[in-house]
Amino acid sequence: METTWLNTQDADFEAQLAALTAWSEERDAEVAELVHGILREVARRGDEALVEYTVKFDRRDIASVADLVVGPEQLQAALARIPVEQREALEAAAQRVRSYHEKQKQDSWSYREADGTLLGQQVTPLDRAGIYVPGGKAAYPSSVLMNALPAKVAGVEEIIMVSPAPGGELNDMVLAAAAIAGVDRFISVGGAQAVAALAYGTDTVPAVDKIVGPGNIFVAEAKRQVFGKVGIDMIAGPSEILVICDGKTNPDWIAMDLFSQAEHDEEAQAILLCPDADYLQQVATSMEQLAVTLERETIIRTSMKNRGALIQVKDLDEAIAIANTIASEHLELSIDNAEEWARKIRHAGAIFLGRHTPEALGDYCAGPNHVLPTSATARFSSPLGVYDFQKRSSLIGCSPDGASTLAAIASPLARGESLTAHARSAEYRIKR
Ligand SMILES: NC(=O)c1ccc[n+]([C@@H]2O[C@H](COP(=O)([O-])OP(=O)(O)OC[C@H]3O[C@@H](n4cnc5c(N)ncnc54)[C@H](O)[C@@H]3O)[C@@H](O)[C@H]2O)c1
Ligand SMILES: N[C@H](CO)Cc1c[nH]c[nH+]1
Ligand SMILES: [Zn+2]
Repeated sequence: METTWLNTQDADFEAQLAALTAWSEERDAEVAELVHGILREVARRGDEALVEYTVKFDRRDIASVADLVVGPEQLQAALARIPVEQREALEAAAQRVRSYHEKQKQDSWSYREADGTLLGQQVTPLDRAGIYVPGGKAAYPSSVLMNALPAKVAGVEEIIMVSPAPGGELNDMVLAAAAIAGVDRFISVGGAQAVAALAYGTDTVPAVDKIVGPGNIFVAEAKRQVFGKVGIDMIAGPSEILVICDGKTNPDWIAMDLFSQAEHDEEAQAILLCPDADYLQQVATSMEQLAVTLERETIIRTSMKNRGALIQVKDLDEAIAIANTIASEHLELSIDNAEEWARKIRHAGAIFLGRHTPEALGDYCAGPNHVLPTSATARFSSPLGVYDFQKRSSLIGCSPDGASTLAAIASPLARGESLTAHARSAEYRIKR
């Protein structure tokens, strides 16, 4: 299988690694311009532009925007129609995801100082959240659960879901997952045009307060560009996996773990770091043998060729240092004492501990969220969580004595800033 082979002992290793993990600036600029045009048109022409782009990019044969609205009865019908095995799996996954996220819920808090002043933080959910569920190259019922359930746990009043239906085919499991998760409205649109509709609002798609969820580069760029008009969770673009293996895991397992993310997208990234050259060769052999057994062989071969790599490292410490530089969306530690090694990881969206924890289990049902920061943004972003759907307001309630004490501090500070109204406003409260 064609992929990049690197060795940290190569003189130009750092430059090669940087080239492998960077996005092409030219491609970035092209995508940014295209997306900017789509956003502008949807902001200006609303539903009309939404329909035009959906016909163009999703090969939909639709007469009006009404054809894109999927009603609650359709969600319930899909839930009733899917095989019982799928329904039970969705419900089991939903249960696990919900209970994991319950632990993230933040409550309001306050305390009273000795002079009676009250200070605190009031936590409130968003009024309306827009969730993007990808659907171009694969359908993602699991992403419905991962997006919607934390919003539900947070107490968001209204959840608007968008997801494309290429060729007009609605996926029953996606609809069923939306029913299970309690999505309020579903409009089957995708790409930058769907993000624009959620950000600016159209006659059919209500404007939301925040847009969350993963997607391809067009979706990720659109979210970046509408940030400020609405909130966004993070940049969750094409999937990534970085595996650190000591050479003692069955090579077939590692090959398939790499493929599990490579099969998402030609732009996905799968990288293996290992100190054992023979083992890297064994994984390469497994990859060749296993790829031909997979439906998405072509996507896998393309992503392994363009963005994949097998890298020989000096030792596990060096592998950890590289992992912290790459800051991958998913990091598998297929090594002994994984929990101990994990303490050295500073940047990763999710860390999978030990040989028996393939990333795929996290994608569906372990409990933690699978919407994770990509493109090294794990340096400053976190997994999607309940906290993304909660806001905080500060609470300050001064007693007469407390106001007097604080005003004595505020007054000289305000005068130091030459903000006399501030100073006098505070001084009125000083007890004489
Ligand atoms: N980071 C995460 O948490 C996470 C989770 C699940 C999936 N993913 C990633 O989400 C992505 C899903 O991508 P997808 O393509 O399957 O679905 P998608 O829904 O993200 O994108 C499909 C949409 O892209 C638009 N589009 C496609 N080609 C276009 C073009 N040339 N110009 C303008 N718009 C275009 C179309 O409007 C289409 O509806 C994958 O990269 C997958 O790896 C990430
Ligand atoms: N691995 C994806 C996140 O990068 C999530 C997913 C959904 N279904 C399968 N995988
Ligand atoms: Zn996946």
